Amino acid sequence: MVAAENLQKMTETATFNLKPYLKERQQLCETALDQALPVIYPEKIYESMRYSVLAGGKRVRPILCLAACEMIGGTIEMAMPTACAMEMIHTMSLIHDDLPAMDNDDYRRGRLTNHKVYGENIAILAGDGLLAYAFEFVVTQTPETVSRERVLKVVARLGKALGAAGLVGGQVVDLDSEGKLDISLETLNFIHNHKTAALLEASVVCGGIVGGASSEDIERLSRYSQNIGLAFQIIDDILDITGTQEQLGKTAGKDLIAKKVTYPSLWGIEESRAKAQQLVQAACEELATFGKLAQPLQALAHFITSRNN
Ligand SMILES: CC(C)=CCC/C(C)=C/COP(=O)(O)OP(=O)(O)O
Ligand SMILES: O=P(O)(O)OP(=O)(O)O
Ligand SMILES: [Mg+2]
Ligand SMILES: [Mg+2]
Repeated sequence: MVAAENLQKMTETATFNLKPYLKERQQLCETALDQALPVIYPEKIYESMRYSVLAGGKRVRPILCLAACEMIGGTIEMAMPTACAMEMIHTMSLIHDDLPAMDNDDYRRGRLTNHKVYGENIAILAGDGLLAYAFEFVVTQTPETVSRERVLKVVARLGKALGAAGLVGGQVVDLDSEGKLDISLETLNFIHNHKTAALLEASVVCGGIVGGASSEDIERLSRYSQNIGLAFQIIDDILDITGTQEQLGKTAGKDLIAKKVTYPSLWGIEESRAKAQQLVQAACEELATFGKLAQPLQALAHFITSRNN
C-alpha cells in the first residue's frame, strides 16, 4: 500500500471515537446479560452464575461480535444473543480456570472468585450451567431475521472453539507447561492460539456469520482475530508483570510465581509490546477492504494493546 493511503487509513482509525462507543456497547451488553439470567429455583446456581457474569468484565468478546456483525451489514439485534453467549462462555472459562484444581486464584474481576463465595461444587456447576445456557441462548434468542443455517454454523464454530480443538486443548497444554522453563515458542504459541485466540476468533467470526458474511469475509475476519488474539495475550502477560491487583481485579505477578514461560519472559517487555503492535497493525490491514466500515474493529484492535486491565 502506498504511503499516502496508509496515512489516510491511520487518520480514519484515529478519528473514530472509541471511548463513547465502548461505553455504549458495554451498557448494551450489561443490560442484555442481566435480562438473560433471571434468578429462579434453585436460586443458588443462578446467583452464582450472575455473580461472575455481572462482575464488570471489559466485554471485549461480545463487543467484537456486535462490531463484526455490523461491519458485514447486520444489526446489533441479530448478533446480541451470540454476543451474550460469548461472554457466558468466557465467564465459564474464568470460573473454572480459577478453581483450586487449576490456577487456584482468589480474586477475579475485582471480587472474590466464584468458588471462594459459593464453594467449589457450585462454582463447577455455575460454569457448566453457563456453558450449556450459552448454546441454548443462541438458538432460542437469535431473531428470525437470521436464517437457521447461520445459527447452525455459529453453534458448530462455538463448539469447536471451546472443545479440545480450542480452549480446552490450550488450557491442557498451559497446565502441563507450568514450572517448565524449557517451553518453546511453538508451544507458547499453541497455548495462546487455543486458550485465548480461539474464543476471540469465534466471537468475531460468529458475529460475521450472523450478519451474513461471505466465505472470503469470514477468512478475513478470522485472520484479523487470530492477530488480535495473540496481541491480547502478549499484553495480558505484560500486564501480569507491570499491573497491580487493584488495576487488574485479580492477583498480579502470578506468572512469575507459577514459573510460567510467557512472551515477556522470552523477549522482554519492550520487544513484546512491539510484537503486539505489529500484530494489531496486521489485523487492521486485513480489514482494509471494508474501508470506513472497519473503523470500530480497527479501533478495538488498538484498544487491546493500549488497555491497562
Ligand atoms: C477450559 C478453560 C477452563 C479455559 C481457560 C481459558 C483461559 C483464557 C483462562 C485464563 O488464562 P490465565 O490463567 O492465563 O489468565 P488469568 O490471569 O486471567 O487467570
Ligand atoms: O475483562 P475480563 O474480565 O472479561 O477479562 P479478559 O481480560 O480476559 O477479557
Ligand atoms: Mg490459567
Ligand atoms: Mg488463571
